[in-house]
Amino acid sequence: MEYGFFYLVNHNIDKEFVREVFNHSNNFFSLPLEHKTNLARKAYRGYTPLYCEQLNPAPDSKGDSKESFYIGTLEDTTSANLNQWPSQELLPDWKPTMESFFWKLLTVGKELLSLIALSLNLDEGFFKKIESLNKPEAFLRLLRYPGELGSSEEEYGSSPHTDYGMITLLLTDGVPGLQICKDKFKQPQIWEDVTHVEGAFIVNIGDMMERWTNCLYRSTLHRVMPTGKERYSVAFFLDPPSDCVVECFETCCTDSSPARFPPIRSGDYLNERFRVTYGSVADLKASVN
Ligand SMILES: O=C(O)CCC(=O)C(=O)O
Ligand SMILES: [Fe+2]
Repeated sequence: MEYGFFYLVNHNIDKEFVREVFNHSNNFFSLPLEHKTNLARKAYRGYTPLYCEQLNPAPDSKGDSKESFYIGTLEDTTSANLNQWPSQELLPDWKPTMESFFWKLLTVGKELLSLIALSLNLDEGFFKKIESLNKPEAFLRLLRYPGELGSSEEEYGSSPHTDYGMITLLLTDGVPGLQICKDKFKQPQIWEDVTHVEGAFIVNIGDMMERWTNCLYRSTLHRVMPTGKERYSVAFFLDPPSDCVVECFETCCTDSSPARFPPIRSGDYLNERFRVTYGSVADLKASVN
């Protein structure tokens, strides 16, 4: 309620397996650029090169100093087929490892949502009942922040943003850089480091959960600052399916604290956020050569 960020331990995902995922991520980003751009982002899946995304679009500023690889949900075949994968010859075992990681994260995410429902005095199957877990928009994203510092002081690894969906599960390699701002409306903004806890997921609340809970649970502004050290992270975004209508829970509204948000179709909200994030930097700079 205070931070919108917390640690998750005892999640049952094996340390060795996580190490393997990070090694695979490293192998992918170490490929020559042309191999990576062969998988350039389409339908929000695939590779996004350095500076081609900006989470907090500001006019005339360079994009974020990171490269990433997005894997969309595997739960339904039509969506799963939109994914792009490096070939087995290029990166043996890469695809099955990421797929297996996706399923593990989805299980953890769903379990965590039942705990969140209980914490709100709702029954544990609540998020399933409101159709938010019926083929959710789940995305696994590999991230690499380069170690070299850019020329501009304004440069961010990830510019300040909130996540869009229900919850995000994040693992990092322990290199610092992630910061949160507890009160997004206060000026000047105060940024606090998020400490690495070995083996724990960093979980954060997204905008949809903030809307459902009428701001009881907060979607907190966060960013990644460059530190001069290369940094890897993996984020799993669990978002409602696009036709799910997100509306403040009655149990989170009172006469003195009425609903602050009108109902919204999740897909409309997510599309707009994606459009702004990618639209501000010329889209296929991704076709860099
Ligand atoms: O890399 C990180 O630690 C955070 C990434 C992040 O906030 C995001 O991709 O939404
Ligand atoms: Fe984020």
